[in-house]
Amino acid sequence: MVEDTTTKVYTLEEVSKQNGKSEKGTVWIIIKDNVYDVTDYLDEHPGGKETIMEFAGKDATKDFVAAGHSGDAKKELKSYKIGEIVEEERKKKTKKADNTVAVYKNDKIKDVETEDAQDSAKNRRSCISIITCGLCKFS
Ligand code: HEM
Repeated sequence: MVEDTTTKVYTLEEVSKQNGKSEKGTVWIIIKDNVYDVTDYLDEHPGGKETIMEFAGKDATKDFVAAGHSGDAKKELKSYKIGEIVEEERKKKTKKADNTVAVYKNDKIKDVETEDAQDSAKNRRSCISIITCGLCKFS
C-alpha cells in the first residue's frame, strides 16, 4: 500500500466552521499555521476543556505559547495535527509588499525587507557618500 504523504491544506474559513457547533461537534484549532483536530483531547486537557473551546475554529498560537506548555505538551499536540493553513493565508512568511515579508520572531510577526530592498538601500547610501565627498573636495 502506498502511503499518502501529501499535507492537507485548509482555509481559515474551513477551520472556522469546526468550532464545536457542527453536528459532529468537531473542534479544530490553529497553532503556528498548523491545523489540529483536538475534539478527542478536550476532556483530557489539564488546563480544562473551556480553555481550548475559547479558540475553537480559531488561531490559538498566542495563548498556547503564553501558557508555557511543556515539551511533552508540544509532543502531544503534534499527534493531533491534520494539516496546514493554505499558503496565502499563513501568518508566517506571507508576502506583504513587493519588498517585504512577514516573519515570526520570538512569536511576534514582523515585516522585514527582502534582500532586494536591502541592496537598494545600500546603493542609496553609497551614492550619498560619493556626493558628500565630492562636495567636501570643492569647498
Ligand atoms: C488552545 C489553546 C490552549 C490554551 C490556551 C492552553 C492553556 C493551558 C493552561 C493555562 C494550562 C495550565 C493548566 C494548569 O497548570 O492548571 C495548560 C496545561 C496543559 N496543556 Fe494546554 N492549552 C491549550 C491547548 C493545548 C493543546 C492543544 C494541548 C495538547 C494537545 C495542550 C496540552 C497541555 C498539557 C499537556 C498541559 C499540562 C502542563 C504541561 O505539560 O505543559 N494544551 N494548557
